[in-house]
Amino acid sequence: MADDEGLPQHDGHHFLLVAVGIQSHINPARVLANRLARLGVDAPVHATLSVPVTTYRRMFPSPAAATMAETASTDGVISYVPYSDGADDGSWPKDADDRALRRRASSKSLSAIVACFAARGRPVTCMMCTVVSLPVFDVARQHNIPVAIYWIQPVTLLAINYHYFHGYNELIVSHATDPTYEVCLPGLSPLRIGNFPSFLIDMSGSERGKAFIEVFQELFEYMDQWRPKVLVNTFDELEANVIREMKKHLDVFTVGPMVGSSTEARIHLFKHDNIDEKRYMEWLQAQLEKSVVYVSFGSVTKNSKQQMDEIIDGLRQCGRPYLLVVRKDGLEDDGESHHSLEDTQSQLGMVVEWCDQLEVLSHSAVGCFVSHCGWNSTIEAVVSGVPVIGVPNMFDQLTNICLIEEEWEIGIKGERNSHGVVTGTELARCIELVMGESPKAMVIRERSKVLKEIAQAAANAGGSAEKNLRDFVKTIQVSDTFCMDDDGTMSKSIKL
Ligand SMILES: O=c1ccn([C@@H]2O[C@H](COP(=O)(O)OP(=O)(O)O[C@H]3O[C@H](CO)[C@@H](O)[C@H](O)[C@H]3O)[C@@H](O)[C@H]2O)c(=O)[nH]1
Repeated sequence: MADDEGLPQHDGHHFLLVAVGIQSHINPARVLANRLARLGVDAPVHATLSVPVTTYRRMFPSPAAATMAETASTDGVISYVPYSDGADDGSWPKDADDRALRRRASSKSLSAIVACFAARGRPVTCMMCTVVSLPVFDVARQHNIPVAIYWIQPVTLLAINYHYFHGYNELIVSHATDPTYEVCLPGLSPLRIGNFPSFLIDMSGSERGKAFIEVFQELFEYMDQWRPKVLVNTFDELEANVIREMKKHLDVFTVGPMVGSSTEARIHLFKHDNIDEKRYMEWLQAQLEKSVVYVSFGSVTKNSKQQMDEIIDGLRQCGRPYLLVVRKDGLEDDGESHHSLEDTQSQLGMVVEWCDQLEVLSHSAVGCFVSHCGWNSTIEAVVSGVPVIGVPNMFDQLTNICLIEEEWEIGIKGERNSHGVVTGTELARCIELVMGESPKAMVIRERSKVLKEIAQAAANAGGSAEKNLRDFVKTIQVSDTFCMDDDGTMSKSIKL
């Protein structure tokens, strides 16, 4: 780091939170860092968010960003510092060798950051990472710093993964091709194989699938050996049984919902004129209460052109106003859907490349959310009390839809046909079912309202999110031992 600008200025707790450089990790990480920094326990709490260099440049796209790549910055509450994975081009590792290279490069970079903080008398007292970061584990061991895992998916997913690596993998793998086979895991309702996170049942032998398994295996081995605290972006009433069960195995702190507030400035890695002009908010303002269908598939999913055409057809069949997000990189084959988006805009709907989703979901005009069921989108829908029509694709989304439909009854699943497509007719059926006046629609809307109130109580000052976060911070004790940093200086070490 080039200078002291943006670095925490006092003694006390100092959390270095390392986030994967994608949208779905950045916002919950930033909200957590903010809450830590504002916590006010017995000693000052500082939080630094570290992201890959490429992400840092997208977060702060000023001409100075390139020169800031070696410098910490601050927004007045938390600090930001970029780290390098050696490639610095935003690409995913190609293979195992590439992964190993990047792990070493990231470790070196993060280690230098930790050493720099220590040398300036602001030692990092706890390293954290979103879900899993092997370099964080390496650096924490090297510097004798405790680690906490920030699990940004439901605790149900933590449980499934935990049990997979603790005795259940053979059972799951041996039925991986039978989507209807039900597996009973401790603390969970019976779960069909088809609702397991995709990489656990991926039998294709793909490089990516293997990489996920390897990384998660190392995560759970690390957890068994080092017993890191685990912060989860959920709240007790959402997943009571699973939380109770997982507390038997891990030191779990439920610190959710971590969605910030609808008026708080959020970091958007996807930029579009709309996001600054907020024309879609003006458009929403002109719509009737709970009349709009909001459609968005997060920051990763790509839809086929055929799927996007079906979605647009379904929306038109309903004849209800809609706000549709189609990211620039959100269509497969780099193509446009048959219905040009221009044409679509002249109809009932508005199409944008990106929006401030939390602000949209919080608007009273929104009546339902057609979603891929990523966890951030799901918990944002819960907090906003908006019913969900789930069109899951992969990862935890396949499990999240189960929670939405079967456990919480705040939405329904849009079924795919034999070609894996959710047809326009099916989408229209789901929208009518959720937005209409049937007894089922009433239950879904009422449940959404009730969960919203519970979620807001958890998020409010003095609620369970704040209380559990404070309990977590209190478990970190400053010890009198010292350790040697990379540069030979001595710094205080911290014990959990
Ligand atoms: O126009 C948009 C579209 C999305 N978002 C935000 O982008 C985030 C998207 O996150 P999420 O809903 O979790 O979806 P993904 O981006 O697909 O997230 C990946 O990471 C998540 C966390 O691990 C997993 O739950 C998902 O399955 C995985 O696909 C949310 O905060 C949205 O509010 C916007 O602000 N504007």
